[in-house]
Amino acid sequence: MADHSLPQGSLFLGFDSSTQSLKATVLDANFNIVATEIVNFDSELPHYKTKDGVHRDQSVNGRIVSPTLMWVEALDLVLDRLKKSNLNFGKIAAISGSGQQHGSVFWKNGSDAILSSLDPKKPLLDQLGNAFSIKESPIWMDSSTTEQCKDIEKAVGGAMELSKLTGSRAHERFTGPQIRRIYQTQPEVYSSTERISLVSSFMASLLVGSYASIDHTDGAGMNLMDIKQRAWSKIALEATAPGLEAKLGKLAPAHSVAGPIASYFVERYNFDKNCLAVHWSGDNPNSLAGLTLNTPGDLAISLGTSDTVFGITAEHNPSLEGHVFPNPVDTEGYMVMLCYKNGSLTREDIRNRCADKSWEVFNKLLQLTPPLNGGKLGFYYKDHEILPPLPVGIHRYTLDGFKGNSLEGLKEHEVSDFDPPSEVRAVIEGQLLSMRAHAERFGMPSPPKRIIATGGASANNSILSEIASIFGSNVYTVQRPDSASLGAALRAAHGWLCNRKGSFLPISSMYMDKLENSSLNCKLAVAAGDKELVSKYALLMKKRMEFENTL
Ligand SMILES: O=C(CO)[C@@H](O)[C@H](O)CF
Repeated sequence: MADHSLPQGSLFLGFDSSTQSLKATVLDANFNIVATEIVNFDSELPHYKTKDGVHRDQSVNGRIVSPTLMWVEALDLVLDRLKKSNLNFGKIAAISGSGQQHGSVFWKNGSDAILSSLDPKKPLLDQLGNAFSIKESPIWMDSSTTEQCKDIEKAVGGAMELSKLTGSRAHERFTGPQIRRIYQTQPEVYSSTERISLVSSFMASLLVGSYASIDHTDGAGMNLMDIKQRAWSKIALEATAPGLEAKLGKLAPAHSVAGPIASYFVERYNFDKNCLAVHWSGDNPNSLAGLTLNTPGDLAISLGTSDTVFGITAEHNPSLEGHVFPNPVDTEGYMVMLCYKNGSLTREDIRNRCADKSWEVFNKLLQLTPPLNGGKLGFYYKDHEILPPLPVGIHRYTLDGFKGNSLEGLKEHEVSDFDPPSEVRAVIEGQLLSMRAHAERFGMPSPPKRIIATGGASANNSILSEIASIFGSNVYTVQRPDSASLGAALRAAHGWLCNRKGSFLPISSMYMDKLENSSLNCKLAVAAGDKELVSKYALLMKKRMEFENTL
């Protein structure tokens, strides 16, 4: 039997560079968490003046960006904190990471020379201040590229053709439309850029001291990669901007090694010079790895700054909704995903407005209001929504006398507000009903065999109970809500093993015998809701979709 074991005593470091923070998780060879760190951008790097990790550019409709150097400084800070925690960097056999998907970094001409000659006596921040042709990176919350989406879809033969080719129709947040917008509106930036990275490959580039490849999985979030060939699509590249392939560099499988860690980190933090940097990938793909999602009937729900629903599948079935990415830990399979922009920030707004800015009060109100909310349905779009693609706005409807038995003969009204307790329930039920409806329409398992919840709000048992009632499935959680950095550490170990073996190794063969007693173990949090209630929610879901189609 091939040796799938990891050297005892070795450590694996995973990062998650997300919208609001940079997190780190260190796993030992038995996949137990031995160290974690976090830098919250707003509170710990206040000089960048971000709110929720971003800058909303009021001068351009829908433009949302993040300071690139903030991510650099956060990496300095997290590594310094891990050093102060006496983490033995010399034991770290491999590193990998997770980056918010679709975000882009524009490296100025000549920056590869800066990257390859970093001075270990200085922080990264002091040396990269002049490395980027734009100081603020477009990120996944941006919705300013509708025209560019139309251009790219038109050039390839339409939305469905683009979905067949790349795994998704064009989306405003996807990197291809973002690059096209910069090419069109800031041509001098585009011409002075020698490399365009995703957030994932950007952070990997820092670790290897040269431009790291974009991986096949995160690369599928760009509307630029042929998902079957796992290669750049010439027609999509040409529809985006001239000479783009040279600026993107080569793609690579997510499990492959980007390179040995750069000497900068060996000398500054005493990493072992043989420590391997495994390609980074997107945050949701890393969560899929961290949740050890390997059964097609399972569904993950991630409740974070974005809310996502994702699972695995053997085939790529093109659709106009949702996204298909190559599975980062299975070279044959795919990941399917739905994404919502109005996640935790929208829930926080309603907590602040209706529940005294307190989650305790929020949960109380959720518990005190009846399932089905007396037929009250709300759509809460603090930001331009991705699914469905709808502008900022709030819409509320009542179904008079709805008890869940029938929709016949009910009077429905659009109203201007709900009482605070009903508003709290409406924002939770509304998002979950939408997830169930779009997941079923996207061909995801219905009902799911298991739901594994992750992300900040997965620590809220009141919300988990609503998931169980609306989907009719048992809801599981993992030890910690930040499954993306956990998944990145797991992928670091996986990449290390594949590298030693010299070929791909199914990730499950690495952890199957250790799962039970490791930090990867999923535990039942809430049992499935009662079947009658699940079918009543199906009626309310049907009505919600009818209203959604009128917005
Ligand atoms: O746009 C998304 C996925 O398509 C979001 O989940 C981002 O990855 C969040 F960082």
